[in-house]
Amino acid sequence: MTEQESDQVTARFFSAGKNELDNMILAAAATEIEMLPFKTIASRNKIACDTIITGVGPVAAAIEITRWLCEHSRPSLVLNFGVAGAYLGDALSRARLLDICLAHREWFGDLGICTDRGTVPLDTSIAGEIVCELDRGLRERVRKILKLRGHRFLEGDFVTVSGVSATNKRGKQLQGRFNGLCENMEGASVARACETFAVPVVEIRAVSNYVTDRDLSSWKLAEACSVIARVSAEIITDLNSDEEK
Ligand SMILES: O=C(O)c1cccc(C(=O)CC[C@H]2O[C@@H](n3cnc4c(=O)[nH]cnc43)[C@H](O)[C@@H]2O)c1
Repeated sequence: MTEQESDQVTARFFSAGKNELDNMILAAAATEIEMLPFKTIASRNKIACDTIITGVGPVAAAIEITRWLCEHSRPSLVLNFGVAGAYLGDALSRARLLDICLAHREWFGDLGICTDRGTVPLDTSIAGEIVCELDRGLRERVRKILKLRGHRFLEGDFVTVSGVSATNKRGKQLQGRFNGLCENMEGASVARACETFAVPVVEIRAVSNYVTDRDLSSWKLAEACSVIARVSAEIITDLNSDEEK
């Protein structure tokens, strides 16, 4: 990037949020396998939205969503969708395979000091806040859409990790510490970047696996990608038609 291009990106970063609304929804997913089924439905149904594949993990997601927001007109909102691992919390309230989950907050779950008993947070004066609030008003709109469409879904806090938790012990630690519903690897970064640009964000995921001792044979990755693609397309359709009214 030339110095001039870099200055343009910086200028864009600081001006975003003032007068660059183009009312297009940005649909974000971490991987091609999550985005592809969504794009198929979106093109078949002529659903207007922008899309971004952020890449896997909090660093890739933070960089790519920030890059996108610097280089494009400001979206009306970001729908961050994908798959997730469900924590085995209380048997009655836990999410099950292919369940839809709607995020209240996102936690940077493994940012801190790693001990045998789990990760302990650094002082906020050193590391900043590890929790990101997601937009309440937007969540309420999505909740209504899911109900009107007849979907069963769960709501709660999501946890973002750099490494997939592959033991029951680790899952229990994270679930207990954050009262987490499920974990993923990008949500908190997308939420933090959107907060910086004053863009509302909502996050929904379908459960592809349980967070327990690793057993890839029990994962339902492709099915979860299909479920969340279909539901995300419905949400964007309804949000777009709300905007037209
Ligand atoms: O471990 C493997 O071999 C493997 C094969 C296919 C996919 C994966 C993933 O870990 C997908 C990570 C991707 O999906 C989200 N995700 C889904 N389940 C979890 C989880 O239990 N813990 C953390 N992230 C999960 C995540 O957002 C990634 O983008 C692995």
